[in-house]
Amino acid sequence: MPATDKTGKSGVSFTEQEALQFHQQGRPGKLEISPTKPMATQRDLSLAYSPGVAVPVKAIAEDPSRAFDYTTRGNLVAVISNGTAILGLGNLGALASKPVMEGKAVLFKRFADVDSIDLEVDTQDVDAFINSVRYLGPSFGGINLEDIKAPDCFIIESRLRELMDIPVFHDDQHGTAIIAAAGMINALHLTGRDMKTTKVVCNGAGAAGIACIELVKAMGIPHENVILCDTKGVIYKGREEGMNQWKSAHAVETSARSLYDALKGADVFLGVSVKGALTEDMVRAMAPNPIIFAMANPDPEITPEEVAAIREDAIVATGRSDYPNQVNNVLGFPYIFRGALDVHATTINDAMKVACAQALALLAREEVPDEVAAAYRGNRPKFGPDYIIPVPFDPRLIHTVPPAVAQAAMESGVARKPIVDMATYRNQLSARRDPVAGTLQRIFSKVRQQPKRVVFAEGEEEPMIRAAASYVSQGLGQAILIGREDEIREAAGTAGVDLNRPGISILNARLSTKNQDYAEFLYGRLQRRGYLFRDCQRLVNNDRNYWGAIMVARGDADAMVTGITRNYSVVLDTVHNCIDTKPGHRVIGVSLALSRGRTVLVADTAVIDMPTSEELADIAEEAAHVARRLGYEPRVAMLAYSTFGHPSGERSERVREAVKILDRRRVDFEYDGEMGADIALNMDKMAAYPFCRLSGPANVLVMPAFHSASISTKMLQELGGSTVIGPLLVGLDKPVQIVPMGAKDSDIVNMAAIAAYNVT
Ligand SMILES: NC(=O)C1=CN([C@@H]2O[C@H](COP(=O)(O)OP(=O)(O)OC[C@H]3O[C@@H](n4cnc5c(N)ncnc54)[C@H](OP(=O)(O)O)[C@@H]3O)[C@@H](O)[C@H]2O)C=CC1
Ligand SMILES: CC(=O)C(=O)O
Ligand SMILES: [Mg+2]
Repeated sequence: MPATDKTGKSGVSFTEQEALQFHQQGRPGKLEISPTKPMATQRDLSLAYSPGVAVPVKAIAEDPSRAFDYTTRGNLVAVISNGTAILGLGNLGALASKPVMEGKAVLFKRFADVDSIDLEVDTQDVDAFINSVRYLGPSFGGINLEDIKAPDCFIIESRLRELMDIPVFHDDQHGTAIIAAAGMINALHLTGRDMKTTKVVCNGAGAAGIACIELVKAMGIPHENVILCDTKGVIYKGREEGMNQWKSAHAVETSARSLYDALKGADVFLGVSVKGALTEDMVRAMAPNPIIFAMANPDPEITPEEVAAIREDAIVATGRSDYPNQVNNVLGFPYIFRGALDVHATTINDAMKVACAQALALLAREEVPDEVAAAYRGNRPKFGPDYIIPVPFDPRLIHTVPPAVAQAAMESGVARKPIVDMATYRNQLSARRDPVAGTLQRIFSKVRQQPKRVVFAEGEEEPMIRAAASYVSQGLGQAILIGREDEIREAAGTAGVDLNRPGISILNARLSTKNQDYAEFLYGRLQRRGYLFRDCQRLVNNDRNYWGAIMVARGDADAMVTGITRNYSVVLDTVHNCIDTKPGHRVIGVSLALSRGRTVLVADTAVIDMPTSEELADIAEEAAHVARRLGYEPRVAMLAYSTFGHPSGERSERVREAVKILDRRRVDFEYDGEMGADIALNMDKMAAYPFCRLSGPANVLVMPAFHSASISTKMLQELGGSTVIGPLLVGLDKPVQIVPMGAKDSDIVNMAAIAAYNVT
């Protein structure tokens, strides 16, 4: 099933119900606040609150710059709106803007590790708004104004910039202008145009429109070559209706009065207005190889499909993530603030904006890594008409854009804390990336290239139904829900999932014509293990995990995901009754623990209770293989309570022996041990053992026994705040993944994709 159509639109889709559920499920909304210091003991309380807190209070009173050391200020940005121009939806008020502002706040965190909180200010009075924000400076390192209508936004931003000594940045103005400028630099380059002769028409003379044309003029496009339009048409010299000082500054002498007139022979269309504002006739009227940036959200002025139907020579960009060339301020604001915060900038000035636009434009011309291919619907993008701007999931953005912004801040004299060592800064930035997304993106991308049929065995359960729908809508393949059709449809109705879409099927084992065949298959495997034929018939008819596993074993499906209603070990026994171990492999569980920029694989977290030395060596090989499948070069630590012989003991002896076995097997990956987890993960501690053969901190931890593996990963998750994915079941001849009981639909989709990808 193709995941993209000819315009490159991804197969990702969702219903309104799904969008509401996404926001509602679990804790309503998209973010929460969690403490960074322990709050467990009386001492913690004394330090965090009274009396200990008085010490940093006095230090900050003496030297305000210490607030960056002792409080969240240095990494905290407020996203502030009054909801007067929510995306392209109009003035829907402060409260309705909250989902967008929460969204911006989480994007700050996700892409640039900037902590952020949304503040919705319920006033449309400019002075009242300014007064609400101006006194908040001590709380934040920066203010990101969002979705405030023009011309109020111009007054608000410029007053707050005067009143506050931290960066105040209206994202819809400058964020949009920066990204549009970056895309335009590249689109002009690709079409061989010169700034001096390029004719631009901008539709929308609000926050985004005015800022976009100011920046393109600053880049070298002559004033008279730019025509600005609004709801009244062309803004020409002498027009009086619907004008303000910001529009007047861009009025030109022209006989054009409508957008259509203005676009005759134009090279570039910048749309920051509303859905559908650009018609097919207008596109036809543009110059050869036109550049069309239809940036209105959530729906563009014209869709890429509509343009493609009229002419093939256009470069088209939209503000959306489901088309190629996403010109959206998400590419800018997280990284601009990252750079600004890291140098304690007093403001975000033009030099920093231009540096950001140039860094983005240049990055798009470089070869892209796997993660970008993953985010780009599986096709590796190459600089050209369908790839003029990096994608938001590009992992290089975090170490490319903030250094450029920080450097510009230092050179233009607004950095209060210059960066001394840029190379180290870049490395620190890379470590801020969220590794979960990268790993999953890669897996999702590979699956999208070869979509798979996945059995969602517990088909009557709501999370499974939601996961199946999401699996299909993400272009990962077909989903087969096992269960009674009436029950599934009723549960789907309650869950708000539309099952009448291609790619989802329902299969009731009792009604299937394969019933007899599957029972015979199972009987063939279990007859010498105490099972009668009728036992097998009953299992096939009644146990959906048997049915699903046999489907996979028999090639009627490619993979299976299950587990939300049964214990792991019970399901594993079922699966193993139907599917063999892959020749040359061993069935084990590998968990991925992801924490603070680091991914570590832990094994065996699911199967072998107390492994022998031989089995530990097998586990190491299996886990190293999985690490490679997931894109990591394995460095395996064989863990124990002792390190290289001290303290000695029988249990560590088993691990030492496993290392010798790996020596004898001449495996092709780095390994060493036995060692403690602290030595394995901390290079400073590892330095005490200069003979250790690991070239860096371990990324595969082989635990001495199942109990230590299981206990440590669960503790990491509950106490350490790590994300733990898995255990991934590896070593089976056919891929099956078992989720923990009670898993959420998003976890199930991840495991379904991992099953489809087949890590063995
Ligand atoms: N892709 C991206 O990153 C971004 C996209 N945008 C999108 O840009 C659009 C505008 O946002 P913003 O500038 O903040 O909003 P504003 O409210 O500040 O400005 C809207 C402007 O659009 C004009 N307009 C509305 N309808 C039409 C129409 N049919 N034809 C011509 N002009 C029209 C208005 O004209 P008038 O002055 O006559 O009322 C006004 O000038 C939104 O759709 C928003 O989603 C915004 C920021 C970032
Ligand atoms: C992307 C954005 O900020 C907007 O559409 O308003
Ligand atoms: Mg906006």
